[in-house]
Amino acid sequence: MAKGNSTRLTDELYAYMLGHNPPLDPVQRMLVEVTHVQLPLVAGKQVAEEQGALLAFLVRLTGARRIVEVGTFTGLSALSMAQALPPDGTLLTCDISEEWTEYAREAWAKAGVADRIELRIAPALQTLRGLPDEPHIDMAFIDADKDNYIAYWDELVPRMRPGGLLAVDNVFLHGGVTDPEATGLAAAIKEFNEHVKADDRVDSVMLAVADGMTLARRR
Ligand SMILES: C[S@@+](CC[C@H](N)C(=O)[O-])C[C@H]1O[C@@H](n2cnc3c(N)ncnc32)[C@H](O)[C@@H]1O
Repeated sequence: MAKGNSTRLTDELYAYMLGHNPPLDPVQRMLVEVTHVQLPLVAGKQVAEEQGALLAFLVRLTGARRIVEVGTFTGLSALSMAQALPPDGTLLTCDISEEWTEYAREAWAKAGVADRIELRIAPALQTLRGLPDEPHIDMAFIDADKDNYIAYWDELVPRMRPGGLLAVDNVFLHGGVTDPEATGLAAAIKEFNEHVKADDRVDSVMLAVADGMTLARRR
């Protein structure tokens, strides 16, 4: 049973919600379709449509100009954020897959935002550790290998500007986080969620968006 005044998200209500959000633009739509057709076994990695809209909204809300993303896949979240950046804004996105990110590169070029996006193909931890140490990031999105979430968080938080926003995907791990005997990725996300809750460098809120999203603001 849903608690806390929440309403169960039926298929009908989900469609209604999407119908009241900004629609996918033609390149975003193409990217969703291509991902499902070309990569059906892993298409579920892509952010949900409402998450793309939310991320774009947050970029505009915060006026972010320097964004770092961990986990590119076929590029929908990066595309959504880059389109919301001001013309002088930049987004650095990290992945290890040449194959999956090739779709991203094509979509970014079609959407005319390729010049705002830098894709680094390398383990994200290596990329993050190579960034300047001083606080210079306005917004970060973590959406990659779950067992490294704490390491990504601890590389990113000190580099966030005061007031900078961190968004983290899959903090419910498909419900696995409520399992007292959780192992593997669910245990890793449980540990990450405790880490964030105890982190006095940020204010944070965990939200029931898609597979759970945490938003945090650097103090
Ligand atoms: C959930 S997907 C990202 C989805 C993406 N945000 C989107 O909107 O479609 C996770 C991505 O993390 C990447 N990844 C996994 N391990 C990684 C690592 N050690 N460093 C960088 N990227 C990694 C995977 O290749 C995959 O593309």
